[in-house]
Amino acid sequence: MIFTVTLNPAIDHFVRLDRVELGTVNRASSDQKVAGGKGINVSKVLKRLGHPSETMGFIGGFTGRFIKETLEQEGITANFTEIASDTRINIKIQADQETEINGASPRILEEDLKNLITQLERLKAGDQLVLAGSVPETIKDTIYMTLTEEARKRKADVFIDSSGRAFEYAIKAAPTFIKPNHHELAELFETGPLTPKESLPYVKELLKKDIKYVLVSFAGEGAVLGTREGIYFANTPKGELKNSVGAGDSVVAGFLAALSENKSTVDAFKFSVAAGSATAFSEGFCQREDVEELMKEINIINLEEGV
Ligand SMILES: Nc1ncnc2c1ncn2[C@@H]1O[C@H](COP(=O)(O)OP(=O)(O)O)[C@@H](O)[C@H]1O
Ligand SMILES: O=P(O)(O)OC[C@H]1O[C@](O)(COP(=O)(O)O)[C@@H](O)[C@@H]1O
Repeated sequence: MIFTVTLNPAIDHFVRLDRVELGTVNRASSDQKVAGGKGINVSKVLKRLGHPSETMGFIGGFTGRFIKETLEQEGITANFTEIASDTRINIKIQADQETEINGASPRILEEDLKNLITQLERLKAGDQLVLAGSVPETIKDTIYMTLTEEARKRKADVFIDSSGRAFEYAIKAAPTFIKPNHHELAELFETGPLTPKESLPYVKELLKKDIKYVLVSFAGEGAVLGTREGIYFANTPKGELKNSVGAGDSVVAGFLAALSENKSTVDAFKFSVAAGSATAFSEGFCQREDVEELMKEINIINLEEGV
C-alpha cells in the first residue's frame, strides 16, 4: 500500500490573468481551487497512473474540509488528522509569468503529531511512504527523519521530496528515494547553481548515505538519477510549458508507480521524467497516455558506472 503524508497541505487557488500590476485592482480571467500540497499531488498523479494510495497529514477548518471532500470525490482515501487551525491557501498566479504566494502554515500541536505517528504503526514491509512538501513552523525540522526511521523500522520504503533543514535531517535516516530539484541540491551542499554534470559528486555523496535512488530534476534541462548500479541522465521532452505546479510531485509519483509495476530502474527513470513533463505541458496533472507518449522522446545516457 502507498501512503502519502502532507504535513502542510493547501488549497491551491489558481488565478489566471494576462499580467499582474501591484498596487492596483487586477481582475482574473479565470480561477480554480483544488486540493494541493506535495503529498496530495503525488496521490492525485498516482491515481491517474492507475495506483491507489491513502493521503495523511494535517487538515483543519473550512479549507481542510474542502480538501477532504474533494479528495473523496476524486476517489482518493483521505485519512487526515484534524487540527484546530485552518489549512492554508496557496495562491498560484498564472500571468505573463508564474508567481506563487503560499499561505502561512497552521499551528500543529504535540498531540496532533502523536496521532500521525500512531497512524504510521500500520506500515509493513512492501508498503511505500511518501513524505513531501514543507514542514509547518511549529513542527521540528527533524520530523521527516523521525518518520523515515519509524517507517524503516517496519521495513517500508520511504520517498521524500522536501527542502531546507527538514530535507537535510531526512537524508540522515537513509530514505529509499529522494527528489531534490537542482536548486534544493545546491542549497543542501551550499554550492552555486549546478548543471547536471556538476551535480555528479553531490549525487555520489548522497548515494554513500545508503539512499537507493537519488533523482535530481533540472526543470526543462533534464534530470539525473543516481543509483548503486550507475548514474544516468535523461533529457526532458520539448513542449509548451503550461503549468509547472505539481511537476515535481509527478516525477515522484511516476517513479513510484513504475517501480510498483516492476519496470527496470532506467525505465522507471524515463517514466518519471515523462510524468513530470506531461504535467508541465498540461493545465492540471498528467494523464497516463500522455506519459506513455512522452517516454518515446526521452533518451537515457549513463554518466558513470556504479559507485
Ligand atoms: N520547461 C519544462 N519543459 C519540460 N519539462 C519540464 C519543464 N519544467 C519542468 N518539467 C518537468 O517537471 C519535472 C520537475 O520539474 P522541476 O522544476 O525540476 O521540479 P520541482 O517542480 O520539484 O521544482 C522535470 O523533471 C521535468 O520532467
Ligand atoms: O510544484 P511542486 O513542487 O511539484 O509542488 C506543488 C505543490 O507544492 C505547493 O506549492 C506547496 O509547496 P510547499 O509544501 O513546499 O509549501 C502546493 O501549493 C502545490 O500543490
